[in-house]
Amino acid sequence: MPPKRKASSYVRGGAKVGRASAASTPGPNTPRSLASSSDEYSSASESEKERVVKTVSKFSVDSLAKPRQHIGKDSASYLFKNKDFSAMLLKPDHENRPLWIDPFKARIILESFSPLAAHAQDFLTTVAEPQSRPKFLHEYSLTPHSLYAAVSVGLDPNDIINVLDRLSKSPVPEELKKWILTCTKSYGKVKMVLKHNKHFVESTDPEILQMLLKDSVIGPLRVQGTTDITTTTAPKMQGLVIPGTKNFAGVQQATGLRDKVQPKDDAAAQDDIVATLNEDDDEDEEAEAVHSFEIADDTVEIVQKRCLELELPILQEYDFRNDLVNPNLDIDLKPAAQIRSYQEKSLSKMFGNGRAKSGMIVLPCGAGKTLVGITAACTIKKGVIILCTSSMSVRQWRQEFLNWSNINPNDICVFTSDNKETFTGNTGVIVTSYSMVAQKGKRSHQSQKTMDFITGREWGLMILDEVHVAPANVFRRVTSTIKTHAKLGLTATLLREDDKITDLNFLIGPKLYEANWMELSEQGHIARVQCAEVWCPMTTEFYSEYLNLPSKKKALMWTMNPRKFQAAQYLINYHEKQGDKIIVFADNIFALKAYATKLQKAFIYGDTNNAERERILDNFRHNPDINTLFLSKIGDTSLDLPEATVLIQISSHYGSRRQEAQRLGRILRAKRRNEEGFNAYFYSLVSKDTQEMFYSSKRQAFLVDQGYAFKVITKFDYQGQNINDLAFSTPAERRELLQNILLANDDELDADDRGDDMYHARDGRAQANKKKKTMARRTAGALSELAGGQDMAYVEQNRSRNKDLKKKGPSNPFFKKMQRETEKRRKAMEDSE
Ligand SMILES: Nc1ncnc2c1ncn2[C@@H]1O[C@H](COP(=O)(O)OP(=O)(O)OP(=O)(O)O)[C@@H](O)[C@H]1O
Repeated sequence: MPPKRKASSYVRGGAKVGRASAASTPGPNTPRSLASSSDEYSSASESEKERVVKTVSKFSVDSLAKPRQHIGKDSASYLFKNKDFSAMLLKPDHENRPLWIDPFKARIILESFSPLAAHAQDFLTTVAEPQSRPKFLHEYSLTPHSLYAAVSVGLDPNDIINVLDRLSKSPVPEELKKWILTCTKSYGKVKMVLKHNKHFVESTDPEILQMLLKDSVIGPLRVQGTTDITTTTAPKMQGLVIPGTKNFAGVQQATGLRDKVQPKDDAAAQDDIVATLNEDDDEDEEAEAVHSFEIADDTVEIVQKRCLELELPILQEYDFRNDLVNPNLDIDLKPAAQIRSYQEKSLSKMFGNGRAKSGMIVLPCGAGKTLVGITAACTIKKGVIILCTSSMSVRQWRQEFLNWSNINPNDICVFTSDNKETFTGNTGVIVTSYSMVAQKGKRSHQSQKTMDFITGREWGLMILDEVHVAPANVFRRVTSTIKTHAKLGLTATLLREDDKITDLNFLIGPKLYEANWMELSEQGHIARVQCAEVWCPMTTEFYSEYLNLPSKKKALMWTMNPRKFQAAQYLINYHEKQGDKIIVFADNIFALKAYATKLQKAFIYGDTNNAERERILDNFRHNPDINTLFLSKIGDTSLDLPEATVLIQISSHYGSRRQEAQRLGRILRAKRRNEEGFNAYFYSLVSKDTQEMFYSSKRQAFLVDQGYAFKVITKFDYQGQNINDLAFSTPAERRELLQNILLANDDELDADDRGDDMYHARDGRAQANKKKKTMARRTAGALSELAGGQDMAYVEQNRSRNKDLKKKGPSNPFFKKMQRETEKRRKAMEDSE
């Protein structure tokens, strides 16, 4: 049991009801027989269907404009603004269909309690952006990006519309259909394939290739003396076996729908809908003709850019089985390695047609992205380069390759500031960091030699770990200097506080797969976590100084607040007694050292040398006397410490949602996660009435969208603990602490910028300052809930920062144009109202 608290707490985010207002709730009638109901709809007379379509088209232009007073005012009304959905025509069997579609915003709400939810979720994660996925209602958005990603994994736009229509409670509005078709018209039509070490522009539509050849920029780039257009058959998916999978004969269809187990109840009844979802199976078996022409290696980027201007974004594919020029790497997964279903599914999107598609795979922290990368390497079996964010994770990646695969240790080397190795065989794996590769200016002799080695050869696969971190110019430098056939970006949090994330779609490739955090937690792949925000009042002397200090020292005041210190000390003592292993995060080095030294605990920050880091981590893992570890932000990502079960955050990087999620990730991999009733704990300590509270609610937005509930503990109850036994319990001690802080010189007050985590932009603060109105609304809840005794109630929510960022729009001109078209469509609809 975690410490008991008095009944003064709130919940932010949560499990009961999503941020989308509950349009329907699970009731005893759900589900009704689907066979009869879906038949009912499909056997409706033509005139009936026409009437439905007519009414829906009318609905989409006319009836939505009704003023709000028609709806009546309840707590959810404000969400609908002036739109009245009460005239929405529902299909006769709507109760058994899981989707609500908002035709204006292309927003989709999934009833996740529906027996069809698993199928629908697979489909939706392929075609739409997940926005918020708490327990019962999930919200997705169809966007030009998501449709681009869907088409790139092989989905046909008409199939997208058909499946949406099947799953939707009301017929899909004609306007939305048109928009999907317009958006996808040009996606996935042209591919860049590196075959037999030559670059080909490829398409199944010969007219598109003719058009490109006539283009004044691309035409002259065709390699002279080669055939204008060569026609071959598309590669078949049969025969490709992804290692680590059970009887994984070939690759599943891109929708990923067919591998779902039928729900026990109503299985027969759902056949109809599920059959429709899978009905294009047979078509896939037929070999399609593909047409291509060759271009020179050094013109690849020009062609890519020009195609984008022509609104034909190019997809990159690597036909690795026909790459006879690059030597094969002797690598396979060890027999004991079994990849999990969601890992397999993500890889099936990458290798969907027997080639390797470039793109990004998004899995929660601790869900095993490393093994996904290793399995991709074992599938392609060519030279691999891996880029990580820190030298610590470089070492971890190498170790994981050795743990999971049978690679010869001589074939895998690392390139860091301490180690500049190259492999001696004709191919291998090299693990390095973004900063090593992207470094500008003069290098040491050895470093230059290794860089020449890297840039002087062709790599089969480039794995970009924590792909969200590096700014676009770093990626550009990396991807332009290193020649690679396929790129795989891995991340848990495809978000940034600036809007640069959209650039990755073109620098790496589209998002191929995104898993659901809560689902993986329910399946025991990642730990169940109880999250709490603990409010610590400021002592009078600290608060009066806080009000008068410049902002740099203000942050130190809220971090060093003696009441926060005591709360941290109490939680550490409590959880150590429970046998937990605790990580305490502090961005601020002054605070990190002060806390750790006072409490006599180990700490690691940027200046801790590698040998000492390893020694401390090793002790934390294996020594029963070392149960608490203080970490600066260098531990935010990649650190694999499955022993850790509790996380306490005492200082953080302003409003960064990404950091909050990455930190939570450190305890999601808890070894004990499958123990009966096991919970990991994430405490974020916040000084009351300071700016830190504002940042804290911003930070949680991403996790709230993933379905996590944050209990807000407004009054801390030091159960069974004499407060006088805690640090800084006397006014004299507190005054001394205050003096030390005031005397600290400015250099000591910075966050850990000397760490080797490469992303230091203070964008979180900048963004947070701009948007002041996104504070969370809070409602009282019960304290005992943190113990898991009661269900957590969704009584409070946070406006998502994801949405705020979306409003800023994409930076890529192609998507900008798509966005403009979307806006035009919306405006036209509004005008016609
Ligand atoms: N298929 C699997 N079978 C058994 N263990 C696995 C499997 N996949 C991953 N793991 C284990 O899960 C843990 C987390 O994996 P990993 O470090 O790759 O996570 P991650 O997704 O990269 O997390 P982060 O984003 O936090 O870096 C590791 O201990 C790894 O060995």
